[in-house]
Amino acid sequence: MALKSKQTGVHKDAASPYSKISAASLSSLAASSPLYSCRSAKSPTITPALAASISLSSQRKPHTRQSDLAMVSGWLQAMKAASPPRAATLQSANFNGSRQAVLEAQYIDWVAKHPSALANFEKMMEAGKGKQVALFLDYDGTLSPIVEDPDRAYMSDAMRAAVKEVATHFPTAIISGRSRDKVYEFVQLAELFYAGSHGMDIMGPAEGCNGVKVDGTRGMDEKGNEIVFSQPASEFLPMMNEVCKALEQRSKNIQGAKIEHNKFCVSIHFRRVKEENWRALAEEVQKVLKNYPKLFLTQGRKVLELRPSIAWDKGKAVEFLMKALGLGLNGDVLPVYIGDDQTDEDAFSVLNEKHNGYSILVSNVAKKTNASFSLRDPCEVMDFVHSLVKWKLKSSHEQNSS
Ligand SMILES: O=P(O)(O)OC[C@H]1O[C@H](O[C@H]2O[C@H](CO)[C@@H](O)[C@H](O)[C@H]2O)[C@H](O)[C@@H](O)[C@@H]1O
Repeated sequence: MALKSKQTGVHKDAASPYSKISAASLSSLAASSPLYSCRSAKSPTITPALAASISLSSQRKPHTRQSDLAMVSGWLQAMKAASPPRAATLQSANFNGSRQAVLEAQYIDWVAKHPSALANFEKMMEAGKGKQVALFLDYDGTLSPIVEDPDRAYMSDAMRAAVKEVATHFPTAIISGRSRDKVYEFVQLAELFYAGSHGMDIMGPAEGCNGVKVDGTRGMDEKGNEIVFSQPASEFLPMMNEVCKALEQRSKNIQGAKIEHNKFCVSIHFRRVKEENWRALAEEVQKVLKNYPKLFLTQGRKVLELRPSIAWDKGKAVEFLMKALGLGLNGDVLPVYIGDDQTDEDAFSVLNEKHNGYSILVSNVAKKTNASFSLRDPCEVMDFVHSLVKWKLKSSHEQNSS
């Protein structure tokens, strides 16, 4: 199914109402910041093939160089595993027919274990009766299709309208790896909560969504609106600026490489780099990372990301927001999280393990995931969002007439 609406450009002047926090608010934030345990850089998963290549190369190279090579190989393998072919590639005439058939067969098996949230919608929402539904949405690959240029990952007007409408019925938040300002430029809906930098930059209206009173650290934005916020990695900002510059410098001769400053994390994009140059780019990333032991690396869809080693992720952001919104205190909430990326897995686990919620992975290929349900692509996400609105209107109508 194709999105029918016309795509909307980014309005550069559409400043987020939450784009700056006052100095007073920031100092109160620093005082209330949760404390973090440092995590060491993630080791690559060692597969038999990788182990063999390590043992071969260890006969020739000094130990340090060899383990550096293995680490870079691990990153690239994990990045490839997290980067399934895009819908457009799968449908293209050039895509190998037998590979397409294998992927489709794997997908059918996988969907039996992670059933479609659309096909099972009515059954799923039985659990929502009498509960407050809260909706958490990832951005890239969930609300907007994956595209070559990260600066042009626009969401359609139809998707924006769907999200706007659902937010009038349920507390709704966008949780993205992007900087909060950037994701706000794309979404442009002031009534939502936004968690940028993989949840390390949370802000939303103090009056909450849908009349829900919000608890948490309060401050004022530059327009004088009352807001609640959390920036658990604020002390890392100067370091992230430095890292971004170092990465830009080191990658400038690798064609197609793009560095994206996401405020409390930095993305290194591989999508437009020729595959034969991926290792060279990853090695440059490794050289930078070595100078910053307080950072660690994660992999996404043709992207590596450097972020602070603090005990904070999209799962923690969901918990912060639920607490801030006073949700789930008596088990009277049904949280729903929809995302497509590796970093969404932390949020899926929190919903599954702590809140009896619905975790939904957006994927058109079989993928290892903690999510219980699935949707194929952003078009299906939009259909699901519409179904939530219809379900709410129908249940309110039934309540009123009983
Ligand atoms: O948490 P998300 O909202 O899903 O953000 C994750 C990363 O998304 C973006 O990159 C991805 O989408 C791009 C646009 O479609 C695509 O070109 C890129 O290859 C993908 O990795 C964003 O640019 C990153 O900064 C986010 O961390």
